[in-house]
Amino acid sequence: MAAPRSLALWNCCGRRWSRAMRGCQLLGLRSSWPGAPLSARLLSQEKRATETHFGFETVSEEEKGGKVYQVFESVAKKYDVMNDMMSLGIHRLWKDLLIWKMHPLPGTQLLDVAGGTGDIAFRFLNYVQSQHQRKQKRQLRAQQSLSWEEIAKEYQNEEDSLGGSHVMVCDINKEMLKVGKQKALAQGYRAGLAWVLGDAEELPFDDDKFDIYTIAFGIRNVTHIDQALQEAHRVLKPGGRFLCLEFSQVNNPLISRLYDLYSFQVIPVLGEVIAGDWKSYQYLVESIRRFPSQEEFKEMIEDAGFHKVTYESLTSD
Ligand SMILES: COc1cc(O)cc(C/C=C(\C)CC/C=C(\C)CC/C=C(\C)CC/C=C(\C)CC/C=C(\C)CC/C=C(\C)CC/C=C(\C)CC/C=C(\C)CC/C=C(\C)CCC=C(C)C)c1O
Ligand SMILES: C[S@@+](CC[C@H](N)C(=O)[O-])C[C@H]1O[C@@H](n2cnc3c(N)ncnc32)[C@H](O)[C@@H]1O
Repeated sequence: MAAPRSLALWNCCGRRWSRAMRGCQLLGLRSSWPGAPLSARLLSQEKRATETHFGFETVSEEEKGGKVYQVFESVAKKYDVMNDMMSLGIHRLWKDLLIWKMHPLPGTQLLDVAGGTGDIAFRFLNYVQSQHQRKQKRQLRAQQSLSWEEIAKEYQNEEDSLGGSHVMVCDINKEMLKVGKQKALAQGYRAGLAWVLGDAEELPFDDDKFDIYTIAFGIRNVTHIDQALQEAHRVLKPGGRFLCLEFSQVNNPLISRLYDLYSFQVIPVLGEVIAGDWKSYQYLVESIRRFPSQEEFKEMIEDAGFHKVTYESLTSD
């Protein structure tokens, strides 16, 4: 079994010139055993190129997307409650931390990929709104001669209350987006928010469009992670930032043992009891173990053309 996993946050910047390097990475092909007959070599190369994993299961690349789709279609309605139960609410703090690290400036255009039920988007909107209100208050205090009507007008326009910031939630799963949109409606999020059905590997956006790209607990589910990273680089403006929240490696042996116990003995049981879905939660813990280590993933991000790549382990070293 692969090493147990912890939680980490990767943070980096994109630069236009590095796109050329990204193309070279795509050409890299691992050669097969040199002594094998040509047909066997071709066959093994073909197999390597089309096989991947879905948790601990080996599946074809064509199959994987469909299987991942079924998982999130099945868990969508119980997704939020499951996260609170499994993490005892801690996932909320991890997501808050992502926004604090992002520290968006007024006017930020954010793309949240694999955005699911909107947790990152809603936090972003809360953050930019409170930043904008603080700024407005400071300005109003500086112009104390304004009338009450003038002050009220300053707060009236919903779009203005975000200082021009905007978030686009993009996810491949209709059911996850449906739950997200219902939540947005119920919680009163309207301005500065849009929902788009799309694949991280083939984003439906022009080049150089966004200031920040986030992906929280999403990249682990993507079939070609390198392709998704290249897409992130393509849609970011030069100097734009990529932030990723994902489970990664635990190095402390004691914590790693507890982590394994909790993952394999508790999470699928919770999945069955709360969501009536053992298999999807078995996939969750298996996919976590399949995900590259912090250093390996950092290299993959660099290969996609990003620079100044850093990461932080949030639960243990
Ligand atoms: C289908 O795919 C998915 C479905 C989803 O619903 C979500 C996702 C994506 C994931 C998220 C959005 C994040 C939220 C989900 C999780 C945190 C679940 C994943 C959990 C693990 C990989 C296990 C590791 C746990 C942590 C990193 C810490 C967070 C969890 C807790 C603090 C809860 C721990 C609970 C207790 C200590 C009390 C309950 C204890 C028992 C019932 C007895 C069993 C206890 C143990 C065997 C020891 C527990 C000790 C630990 C868990 C050690 C914690 C380790 C560290 C803090 C490093 C998705 O893709
Ligand atoms: C664990 S959820 C994360 C949702 C949200 N970011 C959060 O933090 O709660 C993973 C999401 O990734 C989405 N996903 C999986 N593969 C994807 C892909 N290729 N492109 C876009 N979204 C994808 C799933 O539909 C699901 O909504």
